[in-house]
Amino acid sequence: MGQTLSTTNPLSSSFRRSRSSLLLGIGLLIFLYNRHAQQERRRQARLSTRSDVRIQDNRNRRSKRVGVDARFLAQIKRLLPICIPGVASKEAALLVGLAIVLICRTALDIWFSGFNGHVVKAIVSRDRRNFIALAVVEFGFMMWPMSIVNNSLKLCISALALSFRSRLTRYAHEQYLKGITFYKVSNIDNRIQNADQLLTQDIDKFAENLSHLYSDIAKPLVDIVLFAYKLGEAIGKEAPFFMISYFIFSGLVLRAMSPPFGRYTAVEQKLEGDFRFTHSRIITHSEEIAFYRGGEREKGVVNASFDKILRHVKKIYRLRFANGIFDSVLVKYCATMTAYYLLARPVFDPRYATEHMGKLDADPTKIMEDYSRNCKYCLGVSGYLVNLSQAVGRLILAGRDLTRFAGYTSRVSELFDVLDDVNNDRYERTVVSKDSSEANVNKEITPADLKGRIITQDGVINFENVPIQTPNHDVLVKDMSFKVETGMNCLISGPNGCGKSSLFRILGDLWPLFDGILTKPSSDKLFYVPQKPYLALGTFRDQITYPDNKVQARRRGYDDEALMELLNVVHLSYLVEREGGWDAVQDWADVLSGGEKQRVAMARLFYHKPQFAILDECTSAVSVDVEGIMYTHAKELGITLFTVSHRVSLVSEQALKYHEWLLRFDGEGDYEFRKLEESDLTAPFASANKASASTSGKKTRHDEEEKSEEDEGDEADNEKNSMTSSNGDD
Ligand SMILES: Nc1ncnc2c1ncn2[C@@H]1O[C@H](COP(=O)(O)OP(=O)(O)OP(=O)(O)O)[C@@H](O)[C@H]1O
Repeated sequence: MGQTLSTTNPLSSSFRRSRSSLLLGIGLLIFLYNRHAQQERRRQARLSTRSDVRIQDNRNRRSKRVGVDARFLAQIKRLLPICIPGVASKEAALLVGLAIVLICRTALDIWFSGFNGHVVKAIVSRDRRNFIALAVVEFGFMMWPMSIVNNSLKLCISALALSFRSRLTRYAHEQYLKGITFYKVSNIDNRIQNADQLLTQDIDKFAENLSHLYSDIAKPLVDIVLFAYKLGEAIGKEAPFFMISYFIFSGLVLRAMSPPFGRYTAVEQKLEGDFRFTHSRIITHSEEIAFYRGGEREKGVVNASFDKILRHVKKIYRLRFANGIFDSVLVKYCATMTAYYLLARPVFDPRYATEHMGKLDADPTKIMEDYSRNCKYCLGVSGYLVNLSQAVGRLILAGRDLTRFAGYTSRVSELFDVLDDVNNDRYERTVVSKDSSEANVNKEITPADLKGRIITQDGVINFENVPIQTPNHDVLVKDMSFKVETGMNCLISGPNGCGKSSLFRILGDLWPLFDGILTKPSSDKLFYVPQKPYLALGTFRDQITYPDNKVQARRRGYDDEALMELLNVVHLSYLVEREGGWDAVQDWADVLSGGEKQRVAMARLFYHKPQFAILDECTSAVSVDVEGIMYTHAKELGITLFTVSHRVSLVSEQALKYHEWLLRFDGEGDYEFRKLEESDLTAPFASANKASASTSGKKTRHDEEEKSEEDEGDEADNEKNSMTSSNGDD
C-alpha cells in the first residue's frame, strides 16, 4: 500500500538501505553518459582529415574564417540540391526511412526504460513468474525489433553518406573533367592547390558529416522532448529543466574554455601529409637517390619531418591533459552532483514529492522500479535520465561538430565555385611579386579580358597580332603574326623560357587568348607530342590509341593488326610479345625505356593522323635512323610538323631535311618567321651530326648533344647574331 511520505515514514529506512546502491547507480549513469560523450568525440575525431578545418588561402597563407554563419547557410543551400536532387530521389527516400527508424528507436528506448523498471521490480519482489514473463518472453520477443532498428539506423546513415558522396563526386567529376578544366584549375587559376584531396577526401568527409548531422540533430531533439516529458512525469517537471539547463551551461563553458583543438588537428594532419610526402618522394625517385647513395641525406629529411609531428602531438597531449581535468569536473562530477540532487529530492522532500508527483509510493520495490526506470543503465539501453543526458550531450557535440562541418562545406563549395568560374572563363590567381618587398597580388581574368577571336578552319594556322601572354599577365611576345599552311613544316627555336611552349598552349586552347585573331583547325586535328610522353593507366593497346579506347579504335578501323603496323613503323613490334600481349596492363612509365616511350608517342601520333603535330623535343632519346623513319612516315601521312628545339643546330640533320620554315624567338620579346636557310646550320654541328649518324647509326640525339656540348656557347652567340629581322612576317 502506498502512503504519503513523511519524516517518520518507514520508507525512509528502506531508502537508506538502498542508498548506497542508488548512489552507485547514479555514479554509473553519469560515468556512462560521459563515456558515451567520449565515444562520440572519438568518432568525430576519426572523421577529421588532414584538410579538416584548414580553410586557407594557400598562396597568402591567410586563414579564412569558417563558421556557422550566413555564408555557411548559403553554401549548404547550394550543395543540398546536388546531394538531394528532388523529392522523388533515392536520397529523399533514405531520409524519410531514416526519420522512421529514428522514431522507432526512440519508441523502443521509452519502452525499454519502462520495461527495465518492471524487471527490477520483479527481482526485488521475488516474483519469479513475472520475471520470466518479462526477461525471457517479452525481452526475447523485443530484442529482434531492437536489433533490427539499431542496425537499420547504421545502414540508413551509411547508405545516405554513400549516396551523397556519389552525387557530389559525380557532379565534381563532370565539372572537373569537362574539356580541359582540370588543367585550367591548376595552371591558370590558382585558388585551389590540392584538387585531388578536395575531390577525394573532402567530399567524402562532407558527405559523411552531412549524413550524420541529420541523425545527430534530429534524434537528440526528439529524445529531449520525449524523455524530458517522461522524466517530468516521474520525478517532477523541474528535474528535466534543471538537467538540460546544466548541460547547456556546461557545454557553453567548455566551448569557451577549450583550446582550438580543431586547428591543432588541422596542423597535425598537415604535418602528417608532409611526412607522407617525404616518403613518397623517396619511392618516386628511388633510382636517382640510390645512384647518389643519398639514403643518409634522405633519412635526415624524413626524420626532421617526423620530429615536427612528435613535437606538435606532444603539445596537443599536454593541452588535452589540462583540458581533460576541467572537462571531467564540469561534465562528469558536477553533473553527477546535479543528478544526485534531482533523484533524491522527491525522496527527501515530501512536499516536493506531493506537489509534483501526487504522492510517493512507500513500497520499496516500487521505489526501486522507479529508480531503474528513471536512471538506471542496463544492457546498453538506459533510463529516462540517462537518455535525456545523452540526448543533450549529443546535441552539444553536434553543435561543436557543426563548426567542423562548416569547414568541409566551405572547402567543397569553394571547389565547386572555382570549377564553375573556370568553366565560365573566370580565373583568379595570386601572383608572387617579383619585388620581394611588395605583397603578392591577386590577378583576375574575366571574359572581358579575353578580346582574342578564334576562327576554326582546316589546313591552316594563322596568328594575327596575338600576344604570347602567360596567365600571370607576363607578356613574352607582344604581338605575334605568322601563317602556316598544310605542308609548311616548321622549326621553332629560341632560348629557355622564351615562350615556345606557351605558343602551343595558346594554340591548343590551354591558355586564354587575350587578343588578336587565331585561325586554326579544331583541337582534335592538332596533336602534341611532348619530350616525356604521358602513359595512361590501362593496356598496352591503350598506350597507342590514347585517349581512344579499344572500341573507339575499332570504329576508326584500327584492329590489333593495324596497330601492329604502326608499331612496325617505330620499330616497337617486339613490345607486344615482351609485355604479354595487347591486353597486358602494366605501370608503363616504369616498364618502358625513355626511347621506347618516345616511340610509343610517335605511334600514337600516327594513329591519330592529325593535320598538325607539335613535336616538343620528342625524339631526343630515339636513335637517329628511327627518327628519320618517323619523320618520313609523318610526312607520308600528310601531317604538318612543328618541331621545337632550343637551337636549330641541335636539331638532327634528319629532322632538318623535313622542315622548310623557321620560327625563332630571341628571348627578349622579338621573333622571326622565315624560310629555313643553309646558314641556320653551323658547319661544325652539321658535320658532327653527319659523322655520328654515319658512324654509329644508332646514336641518339642526347649523344649528339653531349658531343657538341663544348661548342654550344659559341653556337648561341652565332644564332643571336644571325637574327636579321624582328616581328617579320615572311
Ligand atoms: N602556367 C603558367 N603560368 C604562368 N607562367 C607560366 C606558366 N607556364 C610557364 N610560364 C612561364 O612562361 C614563360 C615561358 O615558358 P615556356 O614554357 O613557354 O618556355 P619555353 O620557351 O618552352 O622554354 P623551354 O625551352 O625551357 O621549354 C616562362 O617564364 C614560364 O615561367
